Amino acid sequence: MVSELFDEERWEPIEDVDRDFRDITYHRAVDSGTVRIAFDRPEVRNAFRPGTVDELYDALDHAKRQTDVGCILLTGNGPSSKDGGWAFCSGGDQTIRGEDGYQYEGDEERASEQGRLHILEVQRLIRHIPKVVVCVVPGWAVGGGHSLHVVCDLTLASEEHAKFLQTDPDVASYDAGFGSAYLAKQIGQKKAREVFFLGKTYDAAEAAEMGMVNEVVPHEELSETALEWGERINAKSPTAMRMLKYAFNMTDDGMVGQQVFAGEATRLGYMTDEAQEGRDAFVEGREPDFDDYPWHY
Ligand SMILES: CC(C)(COP(=O)(O)OP(=O)(O)OC[C@H]1O[C@@H](n2cnc3c(N)ncnc32)[C@H](O)[C@@H]1OP(=O)(O)O)[C@@H](O)C(=O)NCCC(=O)NCCSC(=O)CCC(=O)c1ccccc1C(=O)O
Repeated sequence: MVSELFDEERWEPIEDVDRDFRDITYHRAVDSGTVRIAFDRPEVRNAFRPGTVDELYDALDHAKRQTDVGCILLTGNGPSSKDGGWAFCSGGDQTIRGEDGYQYEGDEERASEQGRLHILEVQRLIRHIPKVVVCVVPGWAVGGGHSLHVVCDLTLASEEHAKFLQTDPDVASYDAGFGSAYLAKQIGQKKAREVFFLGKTYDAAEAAEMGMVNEVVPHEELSETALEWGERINAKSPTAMRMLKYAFNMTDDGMVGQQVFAGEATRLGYMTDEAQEGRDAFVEGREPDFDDYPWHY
């Protein structure tokens, strides 16, 4: 069983990925352009180790390149067979944290590598991926797991089991990027400081009230609702959705935000006859003739 909330008939495993997954599962909806990527370490509340982060990055990167996929659901499998507890993700696995980051334990070939903090690379991929990423929270979202939910485009939470908690300063960690500063953009400075400085636990209703969760649904309806969101998203114009995501990002992302948005504007420009005339003229060794193309106003 993938997860108690996983309906085998609605999903198929993705076959054309060039690797095996140990710490995540990766599926595609049978009837829509939605993929589901799930942490699969429920016994440790879906804490991530370096290998988990590599797998997550690779699955997201694969999803990014699927031109018929518009929505990515990021979630956690469960419940834990040990105690029945549910989690989206409890952040970095503290048992393998070394002096310079998280260590590749249990992987002889990589054990000598430096410690990693590359969950931040995953955050940036989620931020820039030209699709809508929905965080589906069936239980705890804690530490680096909380930061992941913050950086996703939308968050859907289980009414009964979702819990939101920032423990970063308890374990002397600090996500000083999206996890904190971007959170403040979502819920306001006072609340974001409360999340980190007081370390309270919030249930799904409180998190929705604060503005960091979009919708709360009964636990049993979580997967079905997530699939419905995927269908709504996939019914929309891919170009419009991509440009909107980058427009929302741009005001907070500085020159990188401008670069990402501008790159997509360039792609749209390349698609015009006018741009193709510029290319053709160079390739054919002649002066370009732009007379047919107006100076739009
Ligand atoms: C998540 C809890 C609140 C859940 O509590 P509870 O339901 O009572 O369950 P427990 O009995 O505590 O846990 C069950 C079981 O899971 C193990 N476990 C839970 N979380 C972790 C974890 N993070 N690492 C390792 N193991 C974990 C727990 O030990 C139990 O095991 P047993 O063998 O059954 O006893 C609670 O568990 C909790 O508070 N967990 C710790 C949360 C935490 O502090 N996470 C780390 C925060 S720091 C971080 O995530 C850094 C991430 C990062 O890489 C980063 C780097 C640089 C900049 C930014 C970041 C970033 O934050 O993203």
